[in-house]
Amino acid sequence: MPGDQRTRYLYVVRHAEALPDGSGLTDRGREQAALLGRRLQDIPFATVHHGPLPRAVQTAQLVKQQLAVDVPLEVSELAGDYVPYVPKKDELPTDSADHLLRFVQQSSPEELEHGPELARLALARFTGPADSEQPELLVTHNFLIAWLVTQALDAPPWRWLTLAHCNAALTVLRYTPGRPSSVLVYNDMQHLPAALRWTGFPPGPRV
Ligand SMILES: O=C(O)[C@@H](CO)OP(=O)(O)O
Repeated sequence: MPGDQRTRYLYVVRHAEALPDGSGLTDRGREQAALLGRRLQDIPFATVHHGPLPRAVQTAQLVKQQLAVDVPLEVSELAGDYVPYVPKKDELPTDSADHLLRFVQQSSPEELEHGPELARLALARFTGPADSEQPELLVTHNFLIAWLVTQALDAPPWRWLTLAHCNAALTVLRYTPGRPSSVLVYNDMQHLPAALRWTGFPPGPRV
């Protein structure tokens, strides 16, 4: 029954800094993950969900080690790295359509076919009001964070292409019954010292 629904707080983080070969985290990444875990240590998470790639697995393990209580880790393809939505040219702004489509087409045909279905299932699993108010943590990748944030704001779906996130940065989304969903915290790095901030982010101002 809708009356039984509670507010869901979804904590979403991008994995910490990764080695270029994809085999895991750098030393700096391990430090980022531990500091992130320390920031989150008193949040009573029900579960730490994470993607299957080593950078997400290791980040989730290091975060879990810092939590005050034992929280189960749950690996899920839905928390993995995929293209969440493939826009058509006519829904994009004319002055940036070619640029955005070139970016999307860097992914393989298989990724472009399967990603949107995973994204649909991820929205069903991780978003919207829930049975319990116990928060959940999702350790994931840049694209899925962009998708969850733009969907929480009811932005046009192609807008996921315009957001980027830092390694080990925190975003918190709120889904309250009978209210629009909300972005409470976004790409926040206050748990990291200056030398560990902004990794994984495109070139530009660091503020
Ligand atoms: O490749 C990337 O830019 C993103 C896409 O989601 O992945 P990751 O967060 O793993 O770096």
